[in-house]
Amino acid sequence: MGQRCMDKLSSFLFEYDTPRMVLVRNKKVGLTFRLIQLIVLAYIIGWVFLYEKGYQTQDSIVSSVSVKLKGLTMTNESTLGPHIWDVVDYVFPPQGDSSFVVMTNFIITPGQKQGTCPEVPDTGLCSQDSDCSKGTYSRQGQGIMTGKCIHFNTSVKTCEIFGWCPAEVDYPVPNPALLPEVEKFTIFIKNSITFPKFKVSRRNLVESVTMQYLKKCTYHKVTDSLCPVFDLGYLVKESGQNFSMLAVKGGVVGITIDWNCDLDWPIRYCKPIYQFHGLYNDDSNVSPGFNFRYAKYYREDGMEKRTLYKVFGIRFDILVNGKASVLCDLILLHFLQGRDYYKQKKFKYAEQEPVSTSLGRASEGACIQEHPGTVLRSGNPEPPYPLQNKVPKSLSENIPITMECSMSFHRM
Ligand SMILES: Nc1ncnc2c1ncn2[C@@H]1O[C@H](COP(=O)(O)OP(=O)(O)OP(=O)(O)O)[C@@H](O)[C@H]1O
Repeated sequence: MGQRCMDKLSSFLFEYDTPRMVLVRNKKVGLTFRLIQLIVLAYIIGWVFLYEKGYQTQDSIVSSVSVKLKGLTMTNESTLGPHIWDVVDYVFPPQGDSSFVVMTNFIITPGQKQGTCPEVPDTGLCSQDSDCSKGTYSRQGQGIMTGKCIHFNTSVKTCEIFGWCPAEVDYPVPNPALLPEVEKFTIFIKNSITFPKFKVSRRNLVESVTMQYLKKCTYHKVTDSLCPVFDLGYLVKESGQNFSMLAVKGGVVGITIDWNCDLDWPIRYCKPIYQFHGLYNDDSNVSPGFNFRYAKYYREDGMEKRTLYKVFGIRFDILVNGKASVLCDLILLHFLQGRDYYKQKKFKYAEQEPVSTSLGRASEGACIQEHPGTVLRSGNPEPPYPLQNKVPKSLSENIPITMECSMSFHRM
């Protein structure tokens, strides 16, 4: 028992184990191993290096967008009579944000004033006063119920309300849309971007967009892909939607501006790419299209009145995406004029303590990292940079870099 303990203790204290490599000569195993290596290599070179440009440093975008519309149209419907619509009338909000609505259709309720009137049948049908609970309002109602059930017309009775009267009747929706000419309107998009890390700013009015060109051009994805003036009908078509259907109940179009700039090339090659996306599902019967209400207020006979509009329109959402990349250390450290200065700034020298072991002695000198993954071994006949005692003061600063040491051992 005592002897066994001693044996265990001596093997624990005096034995050293080291892994042994077994070389297997087998076609299947060998080829599979090489194939896996090849796949990993292809992934690194193809995806990480060439596609993702992993050797480059990247920055994301800061952007601002403004729009301006132009176009005129005329309507001649029963409520308004002959009426001209310009940009101030049909764009919401008028200041030209990156999300805006262009009116294509509307339902108008003129001359509303505060008072009592019958609710519309859609929401307020009743047969007796007890059906209308006084002082409450129904979820879709347009006013507070007075508790009376009155005639909406000769055949239908609805609850009386106190609200903006007469109540709005928002059916049927005019079809075809009342402002079909909107298709010919033009949108001017101004977009400024900055890559803060690289201090690079750019506008979508690139070098080829001169004042003369801007006054005449219209965007076309092949012939005029940099013109920032877009035909509204063209945008809708390119988004895969039908304008006349969209115009009736409204819809949404997404405009994306992509800036993917490789700043290794001159800045003029950094150009926007426009794309259009239909975000309207015309198959759906549940809340189809896009609409909202707004009112124009006025005073008549000392009384406040309003004209209520239910507006159907195309909502445009402009989204700007982008990233910029530049070759990082490769250029900085090897090609720029001030490369020696940058090298001095980037690397920190550490003096190697002489180390003695029973196996050998580490050669003297510093462990220097030239670049992640590239290690200059100590004993390099020509160190690329001066050693510690010659290092300028700036290099003695504590620069946070990772050190990777590789020592060569000489047998004593
Ligand atoms: N929606 C648009 N469609 C076509 N051209 C446009 C549109 N918006 C602006 N432009 C034209 O682009 C140019 C630059 O517009 P910008 O708004 O900078 O100038 P502006 O003189 O204030 O324009 P304007 O007074 O004509 O609205 C002008 O010639 C302008 O007429």
